[in-house]
Amino acid sequence: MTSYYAPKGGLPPQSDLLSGRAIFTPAYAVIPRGVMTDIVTSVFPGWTGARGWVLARPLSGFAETFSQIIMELAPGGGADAPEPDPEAECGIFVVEGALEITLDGAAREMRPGDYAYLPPACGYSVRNRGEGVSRFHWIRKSYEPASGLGAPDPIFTSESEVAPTPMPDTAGAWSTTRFAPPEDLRHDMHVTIVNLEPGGVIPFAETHVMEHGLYVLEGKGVYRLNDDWVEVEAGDFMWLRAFCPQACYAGGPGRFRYLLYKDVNRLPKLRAL
Ligand SMILES: NC(=O)N[C@H](N)C(=O)O
Repeated sequence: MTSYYAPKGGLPPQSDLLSGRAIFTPAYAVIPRGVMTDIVTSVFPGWTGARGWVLARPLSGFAETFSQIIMELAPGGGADAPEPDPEAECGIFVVEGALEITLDGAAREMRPGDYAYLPPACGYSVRNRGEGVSRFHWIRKSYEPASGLGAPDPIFTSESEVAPTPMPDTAGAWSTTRFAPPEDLRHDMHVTIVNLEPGGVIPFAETHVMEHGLYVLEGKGVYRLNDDWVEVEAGDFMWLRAFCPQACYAGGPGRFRYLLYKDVNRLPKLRAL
């Protein structure tokens, strides 16, 4: 069974300066795993037996695209109508326990490593039917329709079902697990897993208009974020604003892997909303 770090909550020990690694700048934020405690959870209307760590949300009203939340469901917890926004699409990636997603009357049991894409207004529900706690990433974006194209179909898949795409000239040391077909232009967001084998690097400072949410699923790495090199490990979250230069290298004995959100495939708006 795949295993990822997921926050467990609790209160911070008085003896430990766990928040020392937290960073917030105009270009990026780092939320280390140690600060995802009981103090910073939210409880959302319409959910039962549930709480969430909000890791990212649009800040300035129009310049940012997405929200990312780690949801935690007690046994029996969930929501019959999780999404209040009729324009919101979402990606759900399970990191711990079991999660049942019901869509069009069909219930699917999801396990760690499983991913679902749910288009706007599709009317899905979520429930933890397991005996232990369930934890999953809930990544939401306001869907931007493209002329002549409908909204994407739902996707239910798993990282074990998708062969990673290697980057050229890396001998597979850097690869990407793609949950949605890149050629399907109905999609305006991609959720992928970036895989770096020990010694793998992103050797140049990628700088682009797309935003990112990065949640480290496994391992350790050193990430270049704008002007800084930051050590990160499993359970840490990074929020990168548009244009934030970024590079990294795997820094531990094992693989360094992260869940990546990216907005894609749409012409930029020429006026502020
Ligand atoms: N930071 C990243 O992993 N970025 C990706 N290579 C990407 O933007 O596709």
